[in-house]
Amino acid sequence: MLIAGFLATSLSSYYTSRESIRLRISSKGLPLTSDNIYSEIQHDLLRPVLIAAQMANDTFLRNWVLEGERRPEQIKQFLQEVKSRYGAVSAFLVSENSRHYYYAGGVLKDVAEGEARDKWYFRLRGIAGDYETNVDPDLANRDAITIFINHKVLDFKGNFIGATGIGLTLDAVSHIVDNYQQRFNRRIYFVDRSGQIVLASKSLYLLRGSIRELPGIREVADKVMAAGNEPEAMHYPFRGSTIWLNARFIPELGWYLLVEEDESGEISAIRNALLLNILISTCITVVVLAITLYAINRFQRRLERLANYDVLTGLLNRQAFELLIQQSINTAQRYQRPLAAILFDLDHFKTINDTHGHLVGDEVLRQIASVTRSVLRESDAICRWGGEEFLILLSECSQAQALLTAEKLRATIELHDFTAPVKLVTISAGVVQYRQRETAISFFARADEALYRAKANGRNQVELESQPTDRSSEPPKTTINA
Ligand SMILES: Nc1nc2c(ncn2[C@@H]2O[C@H](COP(=O)(O)OP(=O)(O)OP(=O)(O)O)[C@@H](O)[C@H]2O)c(=O)[nH]1
Repeated sequence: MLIAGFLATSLSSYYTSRESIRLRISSKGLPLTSDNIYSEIQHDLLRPVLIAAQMANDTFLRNWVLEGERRPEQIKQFLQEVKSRYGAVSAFLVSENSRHYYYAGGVLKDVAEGEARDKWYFRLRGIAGDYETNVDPDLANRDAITIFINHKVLDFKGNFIGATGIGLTLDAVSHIVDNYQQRFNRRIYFVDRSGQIVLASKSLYLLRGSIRELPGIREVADKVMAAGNEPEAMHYPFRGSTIWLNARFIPELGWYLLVEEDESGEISAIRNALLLNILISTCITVVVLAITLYAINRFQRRLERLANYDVLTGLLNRQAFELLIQQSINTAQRYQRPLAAILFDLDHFKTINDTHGHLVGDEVLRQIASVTRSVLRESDAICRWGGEEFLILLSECSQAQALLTAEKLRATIELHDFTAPVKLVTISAGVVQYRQRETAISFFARADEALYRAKANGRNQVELESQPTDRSSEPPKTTINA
């Protein structure tokens, strides 16, 4: 019950904590991170968009194109200035009229419709908006992967006359995303409208391709692509854990921002706490059980002692002894082994009580018990049979040996130096040998009869049982003096 109780408490707190962690990640942590990143993006990544817009609306640039692109060093200088003023890796202008591609170094090349590298230009011409963000190798910059902000240039009547903008190295931008990732401690990356991963932090360099094909996230790819400007919460299973994902569309970039958190980090902490709880609970249960068992055993032993032993002398009491007698008789019968008994009684004990009081009488009884123990063998059983009457059972003992033992006991007690004020205590004893097939009652009745004769003959002596008559197997007509 203890273990079940501990387990129920630990498990329920584990599941409650897990739910609250999930709730915190999905409804607070990730949306908050997404909001923060979005506002920082506006500052960090949308700035180039503004620059590109300013370039496209620049009167000098537009007039220069409209006036036939004369004196190319003027546009070269303009693009150089933009580049150095805003820290961009490249600044460019493409004229619709000449198809020249100008950069800070002059004319780089001409754009051509069938050229794969120039697809962006012809795509830009067809889009509804004013600009698009594009990741491509930059010819003007040793083909370094670059994020371009490509902005349409329109004449004063709104006709398309070219494209301008700037490029930022992906490296520089991934640093920005790396910075977000470190600060927010979550996986942050961007995918374009087709689901292609376009930008991820350096630590996520393995994250490549389309989210529609990557294991795990492909299950929610459609949901990601359906996300609007507001953060959309979702999750997917990945390598035995659950990944919580927050996706939102960033219209200024035309990309989706994805913020992810693997719950296993936090869950493993509470799982460890659960294991620790179970361990502590088990230890507590074991200790409590051990203490309880120890207390019960002690109590049981005390009860057994009280039930089997005489409180005053510490000898076996009559109930316990009766069981023992039956076992001894059974053994003696089955193996035909000798068994003897000595029944002894203190002489004139009433006088001791009457003269010195019961407490002195009690002490005498205690000392009698201890002297008797010292005279007998370990294997002999002693019992306080009645008030001042004691019974000894001697296994493997003949009548002659029992007689010697009884005599030795009588003499030892007579010589024993009892504590003052009692000087002398004597005993009378009856000795009997067990007869085959005889009952315990008969056995002790004969011992009682022998004791009676010892008393009758003047006390302080040992009497043997009377010799059997013709009907010797019959018990004498005496009862046990309890
Ligand atoms: N102090 C004490 N006295 C006990 C106890 N049990 C029995 N007695 C007393 O033992 C005495 C036995 O007296 P009797 O049966 O007359 O025997 P006795 O005085 O020894 O005389 P004989 O046996 O004939 O020699 C009684 O006074 C009982 O009260 C006990 O546990 N403590």
